Amino acid sequence: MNQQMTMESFDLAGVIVGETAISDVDGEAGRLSYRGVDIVDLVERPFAEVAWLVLFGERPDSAQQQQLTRFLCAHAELDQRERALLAELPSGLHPMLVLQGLVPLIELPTEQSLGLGLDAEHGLALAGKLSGLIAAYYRREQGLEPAANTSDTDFHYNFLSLFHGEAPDADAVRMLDAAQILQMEHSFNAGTFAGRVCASTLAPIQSSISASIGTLYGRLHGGADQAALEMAQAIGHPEQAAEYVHRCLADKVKIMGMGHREYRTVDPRAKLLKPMAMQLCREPQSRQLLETLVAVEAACQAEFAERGKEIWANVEFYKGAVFHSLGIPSHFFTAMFAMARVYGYIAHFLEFSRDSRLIRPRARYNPNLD
Ligand SMILES: CC(=O)SCCNC(=O)CCNC(=O)[C@H](O)C(C)(C)COP(=O)(O)OP(=O)(O)OC[C@H]1O[C@@H](n2cnc3c(N)ncnc32)[C@H](O)[C@@H]1OP(=O)(O)O
Ligand SMILES: O=C([O-])CC(=O)C(=O)O
Repeated sequence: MNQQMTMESFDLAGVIVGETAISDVDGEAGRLSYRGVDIVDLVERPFAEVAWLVLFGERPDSAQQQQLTRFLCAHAELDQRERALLAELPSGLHPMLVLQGLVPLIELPTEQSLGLGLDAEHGLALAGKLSGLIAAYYRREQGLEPAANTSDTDFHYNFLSLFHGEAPDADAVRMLDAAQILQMEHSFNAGTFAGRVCASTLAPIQSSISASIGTLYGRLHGGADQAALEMAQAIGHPEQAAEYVHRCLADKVKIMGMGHREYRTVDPRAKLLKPMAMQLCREPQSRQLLETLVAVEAACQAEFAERGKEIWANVEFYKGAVFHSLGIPSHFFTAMFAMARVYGYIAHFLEFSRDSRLIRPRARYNPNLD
């Protein structure tokens, strides 16, 4: 019996299941780097530069950045067939189910146009398309037709105008760039690992991204962003936070957006997102929401300290306050996460496909579980 089997680590906590050069999560130090560069040094860089770095492991020149942005914007626009697919969907479907379901149905280019390889270009065509699908699905909820592209030089400017149907201000675009950079990649998280398992069967990149998106949806993973903000809305006021947290912990209910499998200190992304939220949440309703989150974090840490333990906010905790102030409704938060994380998914597909073997672990048969 090998060492991993004797550990009985059925959740794979701490088990090394592969290698990657794409990112490094240093859970003890609370440090995250993409391709060796600390996210602190990437968060204010142009979005296309960071996406390229994550994908290909090198900094692009300005022509490459422009090419990538033009490609993403071009693929954001929905053709007639894609609009018809969206129109056929039952109303009320969660945006994450829409994305997971539609990604395999998108018709992809048959030839490369950027010279990046067909898999990479298929992935990037889907990355662009996710932005168009999210915006068009949001508008469909309001009985509106999809809006037309407004830019081929700024991907998030184009996205926000597709989403809201009006030109965004420069601050909103800058904040969205930063939030999406922070969510772009995170090593062997559950969604990425699911995509790697899928890729290991030699399924195409569309299947792999769809599997990742399905895995990201859950509340213990990406879906915690929606759940954390809705928790703050349900609590209503900072003064009610301590009582809420106390009750949850007594009932063994998890506080959404708190805790992490890898980080033993504050998640470096939460550290950057909190001041962004502070800066953005100025009007009274979003300020109160943010102050409620701050009070939940403090109450949760105080309760854990009483038990001699520590807990920290993760990326999901303050991100919702940022998105809320950008006018994104909470049920679209996880879809926005997928729109950022897709670059990580593509990078892992490309890295893994270079030298892949079928991922197939083993279960011990136990008839007494029934
Ligand atoms: C993008 C991302 O995926 S970031 C993560 C997003 N998910 C969330 O925010 C959901 C809330 N958090 C959690 O459920 C957990 O912290 C996880 C799933 C993220 C990590 O979980 P694990 O590594 O499995 O830690 P585990 O659940 O074993 O927690 C260890 C202890 O801390 C407690 N704990 C951990 N997180 C929380 C929380 N958010 N609220 C209350 N208690 C918590 C557990 O109950 C457990 O207590 P115990 O030792 O008394 O049983
Ligand atoms: O790495 C994880 O387990 C979850 C996470 O923070 C992410 O996917 O960004």
